[in-house]
Amino acid sequence: MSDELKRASAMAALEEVRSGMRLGIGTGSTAEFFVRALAEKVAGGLDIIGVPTSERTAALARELGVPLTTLDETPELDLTVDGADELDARLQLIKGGGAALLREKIVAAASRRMVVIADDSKLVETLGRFPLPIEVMPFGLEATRRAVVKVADALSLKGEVVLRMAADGSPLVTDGGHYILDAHWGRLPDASGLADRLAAIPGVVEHGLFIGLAKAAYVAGPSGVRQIAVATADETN
Ligand SMILES: O=C[C@H](O)[C@H](O)[C@H](O)COP(=O)(O)O
Repeated sequence: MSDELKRASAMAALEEVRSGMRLGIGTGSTAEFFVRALAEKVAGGLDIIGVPTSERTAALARELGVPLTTLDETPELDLTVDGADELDARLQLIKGGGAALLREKIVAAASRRMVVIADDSKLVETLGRFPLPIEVMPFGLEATRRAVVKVADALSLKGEVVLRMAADGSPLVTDGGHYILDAHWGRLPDASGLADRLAAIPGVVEHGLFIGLAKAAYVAGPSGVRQIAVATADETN
């Protein structure tokens, strides 16, 4: 069921893609359905270029014939389509389950619009059931981990902060050459405040809280795909 839902959400987001667009192309199993469907449209004549958010997505896009560019060549994007590990009704996200959060956030921030694709298992009332990925420098790892724990203590967040390991038993190394700490804190009542505090820690490169970046989400469930949108500031005046 889940693959069908992931595919349905990806197809809904694909409806937003027009020839001439400069795209940010997400990472993960849901984004993979988007890349494959996008490649079929490209084969049918859709004229787009894309910035991949990971080496994994870049390899898949190249294999499928999706034209790629870089943020240096194309620093302003029209639309980024990406998955999420969790999203709430305000479209605050947890991302990084696949260790791609840093490039994903850079690409999303360079995009006029970012939309999320997900099955409805990702939709939560309050973020935090999914452990929060935090990308950190290998240099000073234990000092950084303790600084992260100190922030958690200050916010009364309890739970392990664990170094993510690769299959071979060594620390997982991201595309950017960094490590990932996974914070098992449970419910995060103040995601925005936590994001600010984590960002202030010198050894933290980036964290998986995406606040104010997503403009819409296509969430697929048994009764179909629904779009969740957040009003932009000018729309609320
Ligand atoms: O680091 C990986 C990304 O943040 C993914 O978008 C996220 O983990 C969701 O992946 P999936 O669609 O496979 O659940």
